[in-house]
Amino acid sequence: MALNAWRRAVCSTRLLAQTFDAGAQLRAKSSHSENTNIFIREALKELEYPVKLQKLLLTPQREVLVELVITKDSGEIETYNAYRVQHDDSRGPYKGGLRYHPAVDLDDVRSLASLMTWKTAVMDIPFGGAKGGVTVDPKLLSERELEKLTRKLVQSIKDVIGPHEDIPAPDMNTGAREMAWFFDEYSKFAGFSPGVVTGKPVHLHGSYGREAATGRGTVFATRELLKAFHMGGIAGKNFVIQGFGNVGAWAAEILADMGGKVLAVSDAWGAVENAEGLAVKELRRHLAAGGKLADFPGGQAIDKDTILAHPCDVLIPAAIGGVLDEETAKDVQAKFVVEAANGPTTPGGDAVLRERGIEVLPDIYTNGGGVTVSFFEWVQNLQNFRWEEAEVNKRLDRCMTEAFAAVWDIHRQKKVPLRTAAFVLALQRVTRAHIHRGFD
Ligand SMILES: NC(=O)C1=CN([C@@H]2O[C@H](COP(=O)(O)OP(=O)(O)OC[C@H]3O[C@@H](n4cnc5c(N)ncnc54)[C@H](OP(=O)(O)O)[C@@H]3O)[C@@H](O)[C@H]2O)C=CC1
Ligand SMILES: O=C(O)CCC(=O)C(=O)O
Repeated sequence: MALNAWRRAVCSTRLLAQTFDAGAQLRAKSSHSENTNIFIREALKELEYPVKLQKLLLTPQREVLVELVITKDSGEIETYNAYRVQHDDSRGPYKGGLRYHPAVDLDDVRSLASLMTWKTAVMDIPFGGAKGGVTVDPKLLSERELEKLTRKLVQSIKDVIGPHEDIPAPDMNTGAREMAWFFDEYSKFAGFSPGVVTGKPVHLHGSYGREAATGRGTVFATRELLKAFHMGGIAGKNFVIQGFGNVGAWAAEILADMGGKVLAVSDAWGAVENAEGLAVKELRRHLAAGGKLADFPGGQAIDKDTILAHPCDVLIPAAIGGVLDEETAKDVQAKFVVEAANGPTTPGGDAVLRERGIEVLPDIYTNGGGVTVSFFEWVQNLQNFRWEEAEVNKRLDRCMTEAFAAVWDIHRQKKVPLRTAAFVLALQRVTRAHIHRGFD
């Protein structure tokens, strides 16, 4: 069914060029999901879709809220709120990570689930978008308590997930360990099901290359961006990274391996700089041995709150959402912002960066390497087969390069920012899937 047929079928042409903004009207204050919708609506202006179609694209298909109860090591009973939001499955099973964070709420998860829909579409992998979250500070729980919590989560949402329905993965404060518990618990109910979750340990049906994939994909994305702006390669460029967890640390290590200078990095507790470039592998060894960023002997401690204003060629936010707002964006001293984190820039921050001529490579493309290698892991699980790491990385490189070219084409043709171009591409792909599948 062509778009015109959709128009005839469900919508009066009078409504065509309006932009659906019921969420904005309902919500008095700004929220992560509303911020995401502002970006989507900006792209929708380029597409002139019917209002009802816009509503369908913006609205999550299912939101699950559960309460997880565990007995703590102390014998006390504790409860935690957990969420799984399934935004869109028109292009394939729902897909998206699982975040453990004290500040996570339904609105965050709603926003992150929507971003997953557009990310899988930009990367052109056959998945939809979902996200999960548990409101918990995992640093306050023992390993045994975390395992109980993860198993309780599986018990609570097992009926809405599955290898062909919804496939979780790691996000902030979750990794291979949690994914192994998840796979084990789900398999108790459904039988052996490695494809129910990705990001598993390599020795337990995980894929080579998944752990580093988001960071590696961010580096490939940065390489393509620099090339498109005729700025040469990674070698010799200066980078600053906020967040030194899975994504930030792998991006830093791969950038340094390629000759980039990582001038400064931060985490939730501190930051460290070295004007000659940090020895990233040494820094990671220092942290693995229990050290802090601030006491790394190969650099000088700096105030973590200055990290986004640190001068560099490329600033890479790789931690939480909403850090680049109207105020902090004014202080950025970088030529490019490469969004490895999900939703690091607010619409207000985006406008400031745009005015200041700072180019932003958006999250729904930049950090798509993680879900792309999750797709490779899922395919390997379904086939009971394993690819070599070199094969995984080569395929990831190709996907990142092709997706960049597709976004860049729209950026040039429509003369829109890269973020809008990425959303236009994703909206077109998701809409095409909906129309081909039909609505009855
Ligand atoms: N893991 C993945 O495959 C993917 C992750 N992403 C996104 O990348 C981002 C990072 O995820 P990931 O690396 O997996 O998460 P991790 O939990 O591994 O690491 C998060 C990092 O951010 C730091 N951090 C947390 N809060 C702050 C803060 N307020 N200021 C500065 N740093 C902070 C943490 O510090 P500390 O350790 O001190 O708490 C840690 O260094 C998230 O936005 C996530 O959604 C996107 C795609 C895939
Ligand atoms: O690997 C995945 O399936 C999803 C990772 C994720 O949560 C993300 O890309 O934000």
